[in-house]
Amino acid sequence: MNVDLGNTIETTPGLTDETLDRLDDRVAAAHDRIVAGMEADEFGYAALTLPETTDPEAIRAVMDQFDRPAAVLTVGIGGSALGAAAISNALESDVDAHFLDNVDPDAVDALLADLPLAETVVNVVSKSGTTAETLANFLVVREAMAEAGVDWTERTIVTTGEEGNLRSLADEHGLPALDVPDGVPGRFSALSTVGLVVPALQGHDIEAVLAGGRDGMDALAGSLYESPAYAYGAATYALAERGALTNAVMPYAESLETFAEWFAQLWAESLGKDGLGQTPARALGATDQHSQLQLYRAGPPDKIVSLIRPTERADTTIPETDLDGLAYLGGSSLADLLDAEFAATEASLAAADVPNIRVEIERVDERSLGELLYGMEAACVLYGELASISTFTQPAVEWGKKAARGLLGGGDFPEADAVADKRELRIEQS
Ligand SMILES: O=P(O)(O)OC[C@H]1O[C@H](O)[C@H](O)[C@@H](O)[C@@H]1O
Repeated sequence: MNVDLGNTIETTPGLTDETLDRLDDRVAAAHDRIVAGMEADEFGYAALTLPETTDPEAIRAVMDQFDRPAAVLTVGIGGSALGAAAISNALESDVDAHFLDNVDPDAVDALLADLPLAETVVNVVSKSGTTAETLANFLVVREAMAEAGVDWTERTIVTTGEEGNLRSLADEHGLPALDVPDGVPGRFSALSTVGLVVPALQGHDIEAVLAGGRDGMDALAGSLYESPAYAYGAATYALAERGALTNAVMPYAESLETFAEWFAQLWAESLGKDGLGQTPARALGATDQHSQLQLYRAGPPDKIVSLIRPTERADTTIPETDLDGLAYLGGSSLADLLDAEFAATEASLAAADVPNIRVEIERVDERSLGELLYGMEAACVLYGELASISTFTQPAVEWGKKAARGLLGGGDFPEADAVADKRELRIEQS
C-alpha cells in the first residue's frame, strides 16, 4: 500500500512540512503505545496482531466438513458482516456470497425465496452472540430451511464469542463453531475467523489475505514517513484538526465499493466520540465524479477526499471509432480512461484547494486486500491515539442496541420508558 500526501500539504493552509515533522514526534510516541498494546494483547490493540495469530487451518478444518456450496449466506451485522463482505465482494467466485445484515422483511423474504437452501452454507456470526437483528434473522433462516426440508444443523457454521445465545445454540446442536478472538472489536475483525470464513468457502486464498496483513504489520514504523498506514492516519487527523470533518472515501474500482462501507464503520464507530471524529462518506470513482464531486470540490471546505486505486487492472481495449470527436478514445483502454479520470479528479480537487490523499494498492487480490484492510485499521488506531479517543469502545451504538431490545421487552434498560414516551409523543404530534 502506498500513500501519497502531496496534494494534502499543498492544499491545506497551516499544514506544512514543518508541522508534519512536529507531528511525526507524536507519531513515534503513538507507535510505541500501539506496539506495547499489541505485545500485551490489550483489548483492541490485539486486532493488529491478527495476521500472526489467526489460524487459517482452524477455518479450513470447519470448511472441510462441507462440500463446495452453491452459496454462502452470512447472518451478521456491522463488524460481523462488513469485513467478510469487503473481501468477498472484491473477489470473483462461482460460490455466491450473500449477507443478511438488516432485518428488512422484504429483503429477507426476497433473498430466501431465491436461495438454493439445500446447497447453501449458513454462516452465523456474532461476537456477543446476543445481537437482536442477527438472532432474529437466523431464526427466520432456520425456519425457511426446515420448511424446505433442509436439516439446518447440517448446513450451519457459527462464529461467536465464548458466551451468549449463539454459543449455547452451537453447543446444544453440535454445530461447527469458530471462536471470535479475544480482545478484537468487531470492526477490527476482518482478518480473523469473522472475516475469513466466507472467502475460504468461496475458494479464495485466505493465507494470502493474512500474508497481506503481515505486509501491513511489517510496514508499521515509528515515523509517518516510513509507514504508509501511519501517513494516512496522521494526515487525516491533522486535517480534521484543521476543519476537514468529512472524509470522502472514493475507490476507483467497483470491486472496492464494499471496502468503503467497511471503512465507514471503522472510522465512524472508532473515532466518533466526545465531539470528535471525522464523518466517512462513501463514493465510487469514476461514477461519483458525475455526482458527488461537485460538492467535494465546491461545497463547504470541510472535507478530505481519499482516492484509492489498484495500479494494475484488466486491460480492456476501447474499439477504434471514426465517430466525430471520439477518435481520442479508440485504441486506448478502459483502464487508461479510468486512470485519466482519477488524475483529473486529483487535479480538480487540488486546483480548488481541497486536500486529497492518494492510496494505491498493487491490484485487487487477496494479498493487497489484506494489506489495505490492515493498513486502514492501523491508521484508525493511530488517529485515535493522536486525538486521545477511546478507539475501541462504542457507547452510543450500544445505547441504541439496548434501547431497541428494551422497547421489545427483551432486556433490562432503565431508559426504556423515556424512549417509549418520546415515541408516543412523536406519534401524537404527527
Ligand atoms: O458481533 P455482534 O456482537 O453481533 O455485534 C455486531 C455489531 O454490534 C454493534 O452494533 C457494535 O457496535 C458493532 O461494532 C458490532 O459489529
